[in-house]
Amino acid sequence: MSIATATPAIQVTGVTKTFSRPVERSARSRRRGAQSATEAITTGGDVFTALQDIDLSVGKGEFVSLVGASGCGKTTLLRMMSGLIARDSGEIRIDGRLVNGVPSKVGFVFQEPALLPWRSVHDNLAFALEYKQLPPDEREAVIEDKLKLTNLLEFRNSYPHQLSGGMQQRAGLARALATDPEVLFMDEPLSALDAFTRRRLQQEIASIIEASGATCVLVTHDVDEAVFFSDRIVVMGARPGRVTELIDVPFPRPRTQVELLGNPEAAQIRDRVLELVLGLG
Ligand SMILES: Nc1ncnc2c1ncn2[C@@H]1O[C@H](COP(=O)(O)OP(=O)(O)OP(=O)(O)O)[C@@H](O)[C@H]1O
Repeated sequence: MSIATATPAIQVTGVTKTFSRPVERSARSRRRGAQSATEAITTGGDVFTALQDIDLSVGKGEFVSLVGASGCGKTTLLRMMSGLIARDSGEIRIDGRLVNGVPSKVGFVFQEPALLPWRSVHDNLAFALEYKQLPPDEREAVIEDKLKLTNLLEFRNSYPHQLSGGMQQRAGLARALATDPEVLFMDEPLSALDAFTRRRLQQEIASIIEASGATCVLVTHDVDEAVFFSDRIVVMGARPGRVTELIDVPFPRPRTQVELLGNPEAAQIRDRVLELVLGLG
């Protein structure tokens, strides 16, 4: 069955999101005479549209990256898709089901891996699995599998502070994968790492995700990273936040950094995305 006829993993239809700006940041509210941030918000304050009329369909197993200038609404869109925050209007479905709250089959990887510092790597994964109430041997098998996948088996008893930044991020990924998510939401997961670690982890993560078969949505500021990972790049514009262009990345996954380096088509895609993000296209 083709992606066009199958139920999409994620379907976003006509989604809009507004926020209230605190009065301190709003000259208009000051002119209106609002006395405090609370007053501005409760009275409507200065309402601005963060995202307007977003339509987006993500196929099962597809890897999509959201890129765009700072403040164009990438994180807001990812958070709405994953049910972390509510939309004002429109519809979001994951595997055909309306999203109202975080669905059970999704996983998250954020810029900060947010591991529990008082728990070992093993116990952080065990914590993520607690709600599943698996029999102990099954739970241990899942943990071992995910630690193996992320090359952390020998660090199973280490605590987060004993790991490098890259290892912490791998532990965060292992924890996200422990519940076998059908959709993985990643918000700048590698942006806090140095360039070399980031490259190495990109390669590792690409293979891990390929093996998991999960649908992925990634927010990134790194256009090369978007080209490396994605089947499609969603370029977003600001004021109001919207989708400006969808760009296909036609190379089979998983890819290697080396094969993309000298590839003129990859360079063309990267340049097109950059032009759009910088407002030159
Ligand atoms: N809870 C909130 N309350 C008020 N405004 C918000 C809130 N969350 C986001 N915003 C605003 O919505 C807009 C979009 O924010 P968002 O974080 O989604 O953008 P982004 O594209 O992810 O930015 P960046 O690339 O800098 O992380 C910004 O103007 C931001 O200030």
